[in-house]
Amino acid sequence: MTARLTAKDLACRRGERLLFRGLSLDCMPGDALHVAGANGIGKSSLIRILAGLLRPFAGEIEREGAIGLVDERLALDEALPLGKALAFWESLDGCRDPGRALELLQLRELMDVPVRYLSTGQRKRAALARLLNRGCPVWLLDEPLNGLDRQAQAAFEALVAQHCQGGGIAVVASHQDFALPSPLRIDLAEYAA
Ligand SMILES: Nc1ncnc2c1ncn2[C@@H]1O[C@H](COP(=O)(O)OP(=O)(O)OP(=O)(O)O)[C@@H](O)[C@H]1O
Repeated sequence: MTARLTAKDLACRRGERLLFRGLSLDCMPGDALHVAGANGIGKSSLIRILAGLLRPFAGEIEREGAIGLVDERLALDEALPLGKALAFWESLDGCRDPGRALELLQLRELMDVPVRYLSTGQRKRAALARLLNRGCPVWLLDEPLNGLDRQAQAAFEALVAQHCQGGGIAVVASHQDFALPSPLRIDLAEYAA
């Protein structure tokens, strides 16, 4: 798995406010980075910058390997039953073992439920299933534990550890603790402008 995510001297401005500056990181295969900080400090903004969805006010980013982003938006057809909505992407993503994600995230009994009827935690598990099915080496996760019960949280923490052991990278923005396999951590308060 080829993966690398490097950022040099990033600054982020939203509206009239400079949120953070002077932020650099260098993630190699196997690295798991926790981006921590209070509400509104800029965690989601940093994830979007790293994903290439938001232009940094300053700084440079280099990415190697496909990016898998999970945030509060669920990229599944709300009108379809979950099984069909996931299957649409499984073929496009070239997923070879869609059953694995269903098993690991305990989604099997929800296959016939329309996506729009899923609960918050069920929607999050569906988003994580899509992430697993894509097989991207670089995971960018914005508050991935939100809405998950304790059991699902532990299961997902184990999946992130597995991903990193296999040479992947995970960047996890979370205001809560997240059990990660390596102790890398960025506290955004230290880069506040
Ligand atoms: N498009 C925008 N224009 C102006 N300000 C914005 C915009 N989007 C976000 N902001 C502001 O930027 C700040 C950082 O937002 P961001 O969502 O990155 O924070 P966060 O650390 O992820 O917060 P939370 O933990 O609540 O999710 C907030 O004060 C927010 O109001």
